[in-house]
This record gives sequence, structure tokens and C-alpha cells, in this order.
Amino acid sequence: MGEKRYAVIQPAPLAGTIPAIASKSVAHRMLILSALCEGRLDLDCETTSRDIEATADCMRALGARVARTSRGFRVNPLPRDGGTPRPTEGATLDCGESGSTIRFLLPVVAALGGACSLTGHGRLAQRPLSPLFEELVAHGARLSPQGTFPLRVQGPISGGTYRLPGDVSSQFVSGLLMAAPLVLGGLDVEVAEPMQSRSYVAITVSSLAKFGVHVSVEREVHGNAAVTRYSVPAGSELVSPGVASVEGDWSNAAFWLAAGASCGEGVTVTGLDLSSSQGDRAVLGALASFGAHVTRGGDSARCTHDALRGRTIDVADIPDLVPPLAAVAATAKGTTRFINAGRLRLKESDRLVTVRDGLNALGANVSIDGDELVVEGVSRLTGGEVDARNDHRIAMMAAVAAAGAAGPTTIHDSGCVSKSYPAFFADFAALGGNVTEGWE
Ligand SMILES: O=C(O)C1=C[C@@H](OP(=O)(O)O)[C@@H](O)[C@H](O)C1
Ligand SMILES: C=C(OP(=O)(O)O)C(=O)O
Repeated sequence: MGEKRYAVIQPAPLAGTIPAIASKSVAHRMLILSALCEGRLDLDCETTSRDIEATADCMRALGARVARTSRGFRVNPLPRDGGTPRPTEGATLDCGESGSTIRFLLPVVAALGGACSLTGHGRLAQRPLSPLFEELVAHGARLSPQGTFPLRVQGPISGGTYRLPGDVSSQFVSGLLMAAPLVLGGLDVEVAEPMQSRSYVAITVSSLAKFGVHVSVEREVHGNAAVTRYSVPAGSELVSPGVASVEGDWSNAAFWLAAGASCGEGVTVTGLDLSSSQGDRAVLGALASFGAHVTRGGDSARCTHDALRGRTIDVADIPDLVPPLAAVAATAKGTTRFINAGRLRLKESDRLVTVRDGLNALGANVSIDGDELVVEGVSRLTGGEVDARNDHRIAMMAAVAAAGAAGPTTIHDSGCVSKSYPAFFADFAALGGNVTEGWE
């Protein structure tokens, strides 16, 4: 028995109903804020994943008590000293392979003051922390050089205005906003346009609101340039709502909805908030624009195959939807262009390359054109061998594409789905997928 998982998929269309797993994005934010706030939180979050657990472990290392309960997590926050949370001095926080965790916690630990270290694995050391890194240094943080772990952090940081470009990672903005209530004086984050992944900052703003912190958001135009200013006023305090729940995950539900769009009799995902602040609920509009039949229920969405045609889709705000939408585009008639997709190079893998290679290995016709991914639809995928390259969304994309292929597919390194969705292949089988897993 080897060290990596593989999955063999025999063609069989997916159909049926599946409950959404808990949103990874929301869970990260609720675990961090509940560890920093005043008062205990019972968090409804029935499913978990490697990334969510990385954040939970980091908050434990900082001094919070985070227990797994039958429904989710019970979080007792960091001890307080004169009303201020006090982190464990010299703590090491292992962020695993989670970009969200390290980018959210870097400003948070700097704001808490004291000394601690951040570490991680896989591609995490190569994923950018600049220019958040330089802005923190400019505001008083002392940090060891970027690019190697452990990253040593010594706070505190001052308030004032933090300036960031909008096209590297919105996670920098979210991290600073979660750190803001810990900083003396108010804190503004000024984000230059074009601003991508904007809706992820909206998730942060609505999570902070649950803990009683109001963020004002204003767009300002200065000559030819525009910025969005997020302001957290001085004196903002994080207070636990007591109980809260993590809503369903649109980014992962997108794979099942894409499977419904590609072939078969339709897939329904339940447990979704149709007016969520998660930008990835845009998957419904995107699948409808391909020609798929989309229906919305009270807390569910259903997608059924119909004649599909290629589209141009701007993915600046929805980078995580590219793998499932590319699986659909692979057999949509004509050309699909995913535009403003450059940031996909900065994910768990260079996702422009891994989406292209993963789908082409199954008989698709995908190419990269600058910051665009271009998919020429073929009438049917053949199946084949795909290396997921340690990227959960590439493994899930390949599985969805393989279900509708003419022949079998082997996905190497399929175990990486546990980063966001440990039960992915069990749910794939529950929807009628034909999958056999093993070690190699
Ligand atoms: O804030 C978040 O929860 C996320 C923001 C996005 O990253 P970028 O802002 O770096 O694009 C997204 O790709 C990631 O999976 C989750
Ligand atoms: C990019 C992702 O996550 P993160 O940036 O948190 O590693 C993802 O889940 O696709």
C-alpha cells in the first residue's frame, strides 16, 4: 500500500439529492472571531474539513478552547486581561495548506501583540503574503522573511489606513478586518480597484456583524482611480452571539450542480441560502447561461441537463467556480472563455494549468490565453488519467467530468479532496456515481 489515494471512476451520470456541507469560508471566520470575542459560542457546523480543522487548531494554539460537539464546535475564547484577549506567548500556529488560515491569522496575531510563529505545508509557503506583509511591517509588526516557515510575528500593529491592491487576494482584506477590533484606534482598509473576490469580503463583513462589529463600506473615486474603503471604528468590540450556524457551502455545491448540468436527470443540493453573501451562489446564473435548467427552492437548488452552449464568463469574483464550470464547458457546444482568471495561478496549484491539463487528459480541448482559460467544447469526453496535483478542486472537477465520459478515469492523488470536502467520494457514490478508491 502506497501513500497516496486514487479513485477510479466508471461512467455513470449523477442524479438525486444531496445536502450541502458547511461553508469553509464561513467556518474559518466564525472560528477566528469566536476565539477573539467576549463570551462562549456554540457553532452549528456539522461537517468539517482539513482546512477548517487547521483554523480550529490555530485558535487552540493561541489559547482558545475549541471542542468538537455533536453539532459543530463549542468555542471558549482566549483568556482576557483587562478586557483584552491574551494569546499564548510563543505559540506556533500550523495553518496546514490553508491560504485563508494564514492570511487571516497573520494580521490577527500581529494585532494581538506578543510573539508567535505561523507555519504551513505544501504550496502554502509559495502563495503570496505580499503586499499585506509590507503593510503590516509599515504599521509596526516585526516579521521574519517571507517564503520560508516558520514565519515569526511580533506585534502589536497600529491602527490607521492600510492600503492594498484589489487583485492579489481578498483574504488580506478579510484578515485585516478581523484584526481591526483588536487594534487601538480605528482601522481602515483601502482597496484599489479592480477589486476581485469582493464577495468574500462581504462574507467577512456579515460575520463581523454577527459579533456586533459594524464595518462601513464606501467607494471613493480619486481622479482616474477608484478605491473601496472598509472602516472599522475605534472602540469596536467583538461579542459572542452565543449560538450561530454555518450555512451551506456554495463553492462545493457547485460541483454537484455542474454534474446535474452536464448529464443525467438532475441534481438537487439542499441546505443552501439562496440569498447568501457567498458570491459562489452565482453558479446558478452561470449554469443557466450555459443552457442548463436551473430551479430554486426555499433552501435548495436543482440543475438539470439541457443543450449546452459555450459562454464568456467573468470569474474575477468567483475564482473557485472555475473548476466546476470548466467541467461543464468541456462539453458545451462552441467556445467558453473564462476571463479575468489570472489569480487562479495563486491557488493550491496553478489552476489555469491544472484545469487545462486535468480536462485535456480526459479528452477536452482547453487552452490558456494570457489570463483567460479557453474551452472549445467537444461532444463527449473520453476519460483517462488525471493527476489532481494536490488540489482538491482539481480532483472534484475531474470526478464530475469523468461521470459523463465515454470510458473510465483514474484520478491520482484523489485524497486531496479532504482539504475542503472529506466525504466527496462518498457523496459522489450516493448520487449514483461509480467510484472505487484505493492507495497507490
Ligand atoms: O476569503 C475566502 O474565504 C476565500 C477567498 C478567495 O481567495 P482570493 O481572495 O485569494 O481570491 C477564494 O479563492 C478562497 O477559496 C476562499
Ligand atoms: C483557494 C482555496 O482555499 P485557500 O486559499 O484557503 O487555501 C480553495 O479552497 O480553493
